[in-house]
Amino acid sequence: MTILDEIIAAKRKEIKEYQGVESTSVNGFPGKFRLAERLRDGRGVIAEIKRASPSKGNIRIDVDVAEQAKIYERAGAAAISVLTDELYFKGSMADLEKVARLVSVPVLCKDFIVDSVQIDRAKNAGATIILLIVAALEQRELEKLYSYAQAKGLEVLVEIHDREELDVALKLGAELIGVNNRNLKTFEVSLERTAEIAGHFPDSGDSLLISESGIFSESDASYAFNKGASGILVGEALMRSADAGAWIESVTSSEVEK
Ligand SMILES: O=P(O)(O)OC[C@@H](O)[C@@H](O)c1c[nH]c2ccccc12
Repeated sequence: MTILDEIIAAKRKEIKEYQGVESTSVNGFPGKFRLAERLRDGRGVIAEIKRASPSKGNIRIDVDVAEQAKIYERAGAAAISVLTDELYFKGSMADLEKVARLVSVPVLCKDFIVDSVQIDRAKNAGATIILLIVAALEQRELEKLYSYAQAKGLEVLVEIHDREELDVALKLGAELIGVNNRNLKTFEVSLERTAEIAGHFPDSGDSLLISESGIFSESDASYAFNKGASGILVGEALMRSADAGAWIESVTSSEVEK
């Protein structure tokens, strides 16, 4: 059993206790709250709040979530991602709610979604984007959850890891496609995942590529952008940085020759 299988099994158990959460209203978000729009100019950073992870253990377990979110927003993050899984990532819906109340940029609910009740909870807490992981879902479930989120006015980041999964994401019509440089089954990280997917990514402009995980240095960020990513999703590097704001500003600055 891989770690992904283990997390998904735990999640399916956990959500049984959620049943009965109220379904939310349908209302879209204005332009400034749409990540796809914010990424059209390229070089966006989706800055993540990540207290811990199964591959790294505790990263910054007692982070001041509100303070961190403010730093990200002030530095011009395209969106803020909040890990809400409690068991493996030590996050919470309360973290997300805190962030969503405070900032006026899109907020991504970073969790392992296997049921529409989680989408309702994410939206109730103030998320404007949810994550769906292709490797964690059957095709039919994926389609169902994707349409459900869209019907609720949420954006969906569809996470893939290889070319087969890229095809699945494209067939769904996903506007935001994230290639995870970390294999969730083996934890192996390679930025070449981004290069490979970018090499097969349609350049119609309908879909945007986001490079996720394992981006630590400014040269990692440049590598991903130069290969064709419109955005990068960065967690650990920002959580550990003494100046996360400067990190974001420097990788998004268009003046720097990259
Ligand atoms: O901390 P990193 O290596 O910068 O990675 C951030 C983000 O990509 C990672 O947290 C992530 C990507 N996809 C996920 C799915 C579930 C949980 C976590 C993730």
